[in-house]
Parts: sequence; structure tokens; C-alpha cells
Amino acid sequence: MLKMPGVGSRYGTMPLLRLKRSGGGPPKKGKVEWSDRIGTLRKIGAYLGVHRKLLALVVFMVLLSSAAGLLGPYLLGVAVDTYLVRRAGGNLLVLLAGLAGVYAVQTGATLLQHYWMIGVAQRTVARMREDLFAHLHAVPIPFYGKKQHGELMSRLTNDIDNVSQTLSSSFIQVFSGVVTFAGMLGFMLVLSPLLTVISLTVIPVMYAGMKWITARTGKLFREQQRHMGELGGFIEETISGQLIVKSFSRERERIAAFGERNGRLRAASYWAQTYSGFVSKLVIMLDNMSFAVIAAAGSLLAIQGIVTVGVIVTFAEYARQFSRPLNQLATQINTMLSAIAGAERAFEILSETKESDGDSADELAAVKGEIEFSHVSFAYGDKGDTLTDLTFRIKPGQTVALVGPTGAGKSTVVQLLTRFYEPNGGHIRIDGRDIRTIRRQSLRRHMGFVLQDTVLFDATVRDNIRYGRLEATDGEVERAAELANAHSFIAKLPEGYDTFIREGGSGISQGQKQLLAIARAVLADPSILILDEATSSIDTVTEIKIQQALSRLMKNRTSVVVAHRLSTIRQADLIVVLERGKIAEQGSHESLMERQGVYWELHRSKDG
Ligand SMILES: Nc1ncnc2c1ncn2[C@@H]1O[C@H](COP(=O)(O)OP(=O)(O)OP(=O)(O)O)[C@@H](O)[C@H]1O
Repeated sequence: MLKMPGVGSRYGTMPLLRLKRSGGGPPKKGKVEWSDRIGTLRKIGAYLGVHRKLLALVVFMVLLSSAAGLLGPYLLGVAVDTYLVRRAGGNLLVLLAGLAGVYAVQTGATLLQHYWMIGVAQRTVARMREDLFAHLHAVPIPFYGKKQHGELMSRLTNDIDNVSQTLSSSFIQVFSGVVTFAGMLGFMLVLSPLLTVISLTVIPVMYAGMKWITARTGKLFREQQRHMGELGGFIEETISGQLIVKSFSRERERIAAFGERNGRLRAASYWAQTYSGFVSKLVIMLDNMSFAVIAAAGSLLAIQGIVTVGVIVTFAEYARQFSRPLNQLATQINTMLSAIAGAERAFEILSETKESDGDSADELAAVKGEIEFSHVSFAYGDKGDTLTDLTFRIKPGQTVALVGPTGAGKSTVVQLLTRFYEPNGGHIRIDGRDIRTIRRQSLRRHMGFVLQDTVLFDATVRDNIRYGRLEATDGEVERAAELANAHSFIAKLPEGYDTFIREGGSGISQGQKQLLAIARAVLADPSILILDEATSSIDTVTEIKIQQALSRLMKNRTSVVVAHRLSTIRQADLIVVLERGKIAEQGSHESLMERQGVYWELHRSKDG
């Protein structure tokens, strides 16, 4: 059966019964290098750079709100000294109005910075998602065979979501934390260097505590994301493979295997959350400590007349806010580390090499349809040769049937012809031209596929057929369905051509799906047809309909058939019999029967 790795036969390629996985996701690194993180930050920076102007506005608003936040406590201190301590005259109302104004500016600036930053963040992650999605279409097909689909989905959703949340809030918080802290320090130094030094004594304790925590949380968040991806992959696999799970009564094993993965995610999340939770507790404790230190030291200094009561009020107010920027820094650094971990996983996809056509490859104009394999050899990775020295040729409009036992290499021939894989030796030519010199998209545009496992999208029957040629009119779609013998069953559907097909075509039989696939190919009208005959038993009436439709489709069209039905094989112009990757024999049905070789044996056993 023709299997596009991870794309074609769902059940065929799925490791459903493999209970112990070595783990999906990126290879586990012992230590996260800062250079890796900086690389990721640079990439995020490049995305953010597009919104420079909005970011500049955000930065301005952060500066404004931080400045207002600093000015408030200072004015409060002045008020205390002026009106309470010295009982000096003056207009208290003006000062209070000034204070109200400062806090109003702070609130306004905070709201605006939030509003603009969300705009930047959402646009940035939307572009990341788009780039990732586009890149998924640019990577070669073997990539999909290596990755769990749900795990890939998790990178596009969970991981990007993490980046989105961080950009929306953490960025501002960290920046304003730094600005506020620096400003506060400046103010404090001007007011009383001695009290400043005393208040800062808690910082080394805080720093040591934070360092201890963040060293653990970064790694734990990566683990958490990795396990989340793995679990996502497992869920996706289970949902799409429910039929197989149920047919083999493997529900219990499946649930147990889920439990194992869920347990790993729980453990990773538990420790990640626990450690990151420590941060805020630590900060509150230090906050109280610094308040106590300022109150005690400040009172002593005030008694000696070194500082005024107003300065203590300002310091105490700062002390209350002191921990806020540091807290923000610390907690947000955790969130940011988690987001960087997510971004790293997302960018990992972007760093996958794209399917490259090479500089010399160009478009393929009209195709007559001659196909030639000349001494073609191929191996999947460093496994031994899957195909060895394949040579055969068909003229335009002819049909070649690939036959042979399972695993002989029939599908691999098709994978090479479509350039999903490249041969290690020999040449494949279409109309005498080596396909390596043809752009993949251009090559595939001349090909039509009718595969065993027809993939239908969540769309109407009409649009599913139209997938063959997007600009086709409704009339052309219906004409194609008629030629494909699909019209009569479509007409009986509740809403005819406008019936919506859900979840890959549930509610439509296997045979009907094939008829739709044939209609798609009829509409696409390709020069070369790639056909993977269904092995599954289909009722006789539908079988006849499919046969009829296929004969119409194959007429005057070069066809490469991974053949299972004797009728198709018999009518083929050339039968290539494969055995363990080599051509055992080739020729027409009559000539091969006459030889009484492998084909003759195969034919006899099928007949019997
Ligand atoms: N993506 C892959 N990676 C590694 N090995 C593969 C891959 N696809 C197929 N193979 C191996 O290559 C050999 C030929 O496989 P292929 O699918 O071409 O056989 P086939 O004749 O089409 O079989 P069937 O009739 O069962 O579909 C098999 O041994 C198979 O295990």
C-alpha cells in the first residue's frame, strides 16, 4: 500500500501499540545553554522588530508610568514633612491635586502600554504561527514520518500560546520592573544614601534565593512543555486510531499508557509550578523584612536627626513597592524561561531544512507522459537498499502495474517518482528529462493521485472534489463526479453536493470515498496518474463502479498503478514484478504468463 509517511494510511504508519516511547520532542539536553536562549531571544526580537513604532510607544508609556509611580511616594513624603512634621502653611489642596494627577497619569499610561503591547504580541505570534504553518508545507515528507502529529500541533498551539502570554504581559512587567527599580534607587540615594544602603541589605539574600529557584524552573518548564507535547501526540494518535484500539480491545493498555505519560506531565508540572510558586513567597518575606529594616533603621536615624519622618514615609512606601519590580522580575523571568522553552521548540520546526529543488531545477511545461527508470537504486537512510537497479520504461498513455509481495518496494517506486525521496543512484526521466531538474511542485502538478486512504477535508462534497482544480465551475465538478460514477450516490446525500463532510469523511463508505478521489483526479485532469488500488473489500456494485471510473480516468493517460486487482494488472501495458527491491521480471500479462515465472506463480496463487 502506498504510504506517504505519516500522511497516507493512518493506521498503517501509527505506532499504536508501542507503549513505551523513548519520548518525543527535542533531544533532551543536560543543560540549557544561555547561548541557545539568546539565539531564541534574537529570533523573537526579529519578529518584534517589525512593530518598532508601537514598541517605542509602549516603552514611552512604561517610562511615564514608572516615573509617576516614583513621584507619588516622594510627594507623599514631602506632604508629611511639610504639613504634619513642620506644620508649615501652604496649599495642601494643590499638593493633593498634584498627587491625584500623578496617579491618574500612572493609571492612564499603564492602560495604554497594556493595550499597545497586546496588539504587538498578538500580531507577532500570529505571524509566527503563519510562518510555522507555511514551513510545515515546505519541509520534505520524511519529516512527518519522524514526528508525532499531535506533538507538532502542540508546538503550534501550546508553545506559541506561551510566547503570546509572555509577550502580552511579561515583557512590560520586566521592563517596567527594571526602570522602576533603577529610578527608585536613584531617588533613595538622593534622599538618604545611608538609609538606601541599609534597605538594600536584603537584596543579596533575595538574589541568592532567586538564582537557586530560576536555575531549576527553567529546566522544569522545558520538561513540562516537552511532556505536554508528548501527551498531545498520544491523544491525537489515540483519537485517530480509535477504530484500531477498539478492534483489538486495547482500551485498557491505551488508558494505562496515557496514565504513564500523564503522570510524567503531572510530575514535571508539579515541580515547575512549585518552584515558581516559591518565588512570590520569598519576595513577600523579603518585602516584610525590608519594611522592618527601614522602619527600625529609619526611626533610629530620625531620632538622631539624620533623616526626616517624610523620608521614612517615602522609603517605607518605596519598600512596599520595592519588592514589586523585583517580584515581577523574578516571577516573569520564570514565565519568560518557559516561553523561551516554547519558542525554542517552535523555532526548531523553522530550522528544519526545506525541501530544496536546487538552483538548476525549473518548470515542467506540457507533459506527454513517457516514464523511464534507469538503473535506479534507493535506500531509506542508512538501511540497506530498498530498491536496487530498477530499469523499466513506459510510453505516453501507457499503464505500468507494479506488483509483488508486501514490502517489495512498490510504494517506494512511487515515492521516488513524485520526488518525495531522491534516488541514490540512477535516473528517473519524464519525457526524457531527469526529474531532478524539475521543480517538485511543477512535477506534482502534472500528477494526479488516487490513493487507498482518501483524505477528505472538513468541507462540502463539492469543495472536496474541487480540491482537484480550485477554479473549476460547479458544472465541471458535477461532470467530473458523473465520470467518476460518484454522481448517483452524491445525489442521494441529504444536501447533495452541498453536504458537509466531517471528520475526514465519517458517514461516507470506503468505496464512496474512492469514487470522490477519482472525481478529484478527473477534475484535475493530470498527465500522469498515480493509483494505489484498494485492497480492502468493497461491495461488488461499488467495485464495478470504481473499475469503470478508473478505466475512464486511465484512458489515454500515463498511469502508474500499485496493483492488487488482477483486472487492472492484466490490462496494463507493462507489468513490473518486484521482489525484495529488485525487478524479478517485467513484460505484458501474456508474455509473463508464457514464461511461467514469478508472475505466473503469483497469478496462480491469486486465482486460487
Ligand atoms: N519511510 C520509510 N522509512 C524506512 N523504511 C521504509 C519506509 N517506507 C518503507 N520502508 C521499507 O521499505 C521497504 C519497501 O516498502 P514499500 O512500502 O515500498 O513496499 P510495498 O511493496 O509498497 O509494500 P505494501 O504492498 O505492503 O504496501 C519495506 O521493507 C519497508 O519496511
